[in-house]
Amino acid sequence: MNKVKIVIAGPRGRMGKEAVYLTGRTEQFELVAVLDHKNEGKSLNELEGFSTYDVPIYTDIEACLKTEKPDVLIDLTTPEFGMHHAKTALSYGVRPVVGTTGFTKENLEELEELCEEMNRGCIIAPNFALGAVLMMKFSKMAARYFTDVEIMEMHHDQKLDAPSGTAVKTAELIAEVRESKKQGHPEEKETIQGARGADFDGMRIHSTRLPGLIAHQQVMFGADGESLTIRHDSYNRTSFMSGVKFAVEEVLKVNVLIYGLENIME
Ligand SMILES: NC(=O)C1=CN([C@@H]2O[C@H](COP(=O)(O)OP(=O)(O)OC[C@H]3O[C@@H](n4cnc5c(N)ncnc54)[C@H](O)[C@@H]3O)[C@@H](O)[C@H]2O)C=CC1
Ligand SMILES: O=C(O)C1=N[C@H](C(=O)O)C[C@H](O)C1
Repeated sequence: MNKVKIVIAGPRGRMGKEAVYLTGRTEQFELVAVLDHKNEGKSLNELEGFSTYDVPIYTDIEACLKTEKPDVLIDLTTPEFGMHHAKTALSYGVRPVVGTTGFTKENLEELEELCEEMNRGCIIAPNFALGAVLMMKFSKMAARYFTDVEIMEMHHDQKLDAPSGTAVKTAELIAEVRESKKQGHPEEKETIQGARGADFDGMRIHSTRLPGLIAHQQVMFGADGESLTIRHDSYNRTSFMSGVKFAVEEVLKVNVLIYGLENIME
């Protein structure tokens, strides 16, 4: 069996660490190197929590890809570096699996073109948790019948981007089927700026950041005399790993950009 050779960018992060452990327990995966912004020249097993991972740490992505020739790059860093990593990987014929959130529409278009040019796949998944993907799908289904909806996402207070990638993706999926509409009273006014949340095509997105939370979202639909709430909770970061594994397996089979696991989940 040919193992899938993997490089992980952001190995010391909350998600990156879990992804390293995923490669350790998955027989068909082989972690060949990691990409960090420090610790150049060290081995990962010199860092706390990684004693069984004897793989080199690179700070230069080009050197890493040239030397290690991986099949897949998993990126779990920041939007700025995630974009740079995904573009560089594709230019070397390496398939990116990106969990990093905060990408713009222009970023996605650029990656789509690069995939076509290089004839390589790339998967960008705003949320790898199976339940979160279902929550998004169910919300899109419900939006056909309920046009008034508010998205409430709740995350730990170390999160950099707001709204979350999941909330943005949920709003995009809902907007595909919901007739464009500005919700609330036409003359409503915020007496404190931001009180009504972010406006996405007339629907509102609210972001909460608190210590103790991991990743949670509820999508609330309202109509005359009833409401429907669809909610998902991630209580730990292992919840994302079956989706990371699935994305690594799937990215090897495609030569286009896939934005969201809902596009490849049966
Ligand atoms: N798609 C999904 O299911 C999920 C996505 N995320 C996203 O993943 C990203 C990472 O999240 P966390 O692990 O919570 O953040 P974190 O802050 O714990 O980890 C980010 C890591 O990236 C590293 N890093 C920054 N610049 C780098 C560079 N140039 N090269 C290599 N490493 C670099 C940092 O040192 C840090 O260790 C965020 O964008 C977050 O929104 C988080 C959870 C689930
Ligand atoms: O930063 C996080 O933690 C998460 N980020 C992703 C997002 O922005 O949606 C996925 C999940 O919600 C956890």
